[in-house]
Amino acid sequence: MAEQSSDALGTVEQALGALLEDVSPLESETLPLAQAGGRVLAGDQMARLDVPAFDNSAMDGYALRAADAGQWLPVSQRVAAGSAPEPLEPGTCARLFTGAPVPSGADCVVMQERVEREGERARFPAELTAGDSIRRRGRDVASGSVLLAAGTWLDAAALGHLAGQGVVEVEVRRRPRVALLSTGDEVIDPGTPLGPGQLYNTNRPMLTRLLESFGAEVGRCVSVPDDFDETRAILGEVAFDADVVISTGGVSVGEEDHVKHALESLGRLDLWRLAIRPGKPLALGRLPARHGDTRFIGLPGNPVSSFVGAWLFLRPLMGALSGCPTLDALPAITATADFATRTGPRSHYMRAALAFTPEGPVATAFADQNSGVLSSCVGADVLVVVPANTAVAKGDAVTCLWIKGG
Ligand SMILES: Nc1nc2c(c(=O)[nH]1)N[C@H]1C(S)=C(S)[C@@H](COP(=O)(O)OP(=O)(O)OC[C@H]3O[C@@H](n4cnc5c(N)ncnc54)[C@H](O)[C@@H]3O)O[C@H]1N2
Ligand code: MOO
Repeated sequence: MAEQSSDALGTVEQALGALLEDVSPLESETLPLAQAGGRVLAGDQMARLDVPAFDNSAMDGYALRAADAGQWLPVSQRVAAGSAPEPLEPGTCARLFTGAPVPSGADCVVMQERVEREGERARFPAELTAGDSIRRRGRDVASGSVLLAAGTWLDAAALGHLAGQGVVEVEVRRRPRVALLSTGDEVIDPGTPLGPGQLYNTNRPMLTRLLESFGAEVGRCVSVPDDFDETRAILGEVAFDADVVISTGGVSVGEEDHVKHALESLGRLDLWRLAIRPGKPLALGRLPARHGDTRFIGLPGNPVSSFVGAWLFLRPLMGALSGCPTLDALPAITATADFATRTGPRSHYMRAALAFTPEGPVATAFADQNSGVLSSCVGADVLVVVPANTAVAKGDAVTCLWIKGG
């Protein structure tokens, strides 16, 4: 792990190094396929069937030999999807439908719109090629091949692919169990009218949704008062059977910010404060738990800082715990900036909309980039990464990290 000096601000790379050090994927469990969406495959899934399992027609039409192009041919059989055809008699054609098995002896299919039909005979176009409109056995999947590799996120298409093999149950990683703490006496739950100086807890539903979209299960949500002893007691208690403890707020330098000190007194602080905006006072460490250490991430309380921190740090951590490499790094896109800005000593992760224009992607940063302005995250497509001490002019190329889908 890279060292951080006592007063220097850490980098995103240092934070990821500290966070992901020694992480191994959680154990696996078996689930019915219908419940496996959004889970991560624990091992390679081998194909046991060819898909398709037989040569079949891509069209409603007729099967014949390409050598009989341009002929009138008698219709010698009718093959519906789900039936077994007879071998095709020479000099004849078979009426068949999309998905129906192609009779042996036929080497092409012609869609019915190109065929002239008269009673029990049909005439075919003069130009036909063997293989036309036939979906060959094993074209999609060859039995014995790796259908889906270990670590595959089971999205809609992957579930369909598994079902195509007749899979009923699948071995997936257990979801990372997260305890989510909200610090701050002023932060209350929706459902009660606001008192003076109070505000509603926006971080909790936002982070719960993001964590779920990263494959985690938010087991416990606890509100933590601004009190050192209570903060320490709650941290110790929730860490016991969580894979990850996440808190928001209370990590800055005020005397009401108890999280960092509670972490230090109970476990270990690995890194505190990053040279990023938003999200500077991030704290990373470990807490003692039932099975060794639990990872701790203290996100800053400002909602935008929590939101950005979740994409930069919680996502790769959930990926590492569930053995899913596609969650490691956010997809990067180069776009043209539709704005100008200048950074100081911290790199800036600006929330922006991305438009795909004929001239290429264009990033429009939301007007108010303050870390308390959550409207700058609503509908954001990307985080534009502006490195420290950099000027961006309108029209410059900028690197954008894709954050849709939370
Ligand atoms: N003297 C200094 N003050 C601050 C510094 C600094 O370096 N020196 N850093 C600033 C930065 S940058 C940030 S970011 C914040 C983060 O502070 P904390 O993580 O300690 O967060 P809090 O003070 O508890 O809260 C900040 C802000 O966010 C609101 N909040 C907190 N939790 C929630 C929640 N669950 N839902 C909605 N809003 C929440 C809270 O009410 C505050 O307004 O510190 C700066 N200060
Ligand atoms: O680092 Mo703070 O998150 O900018 O407001």
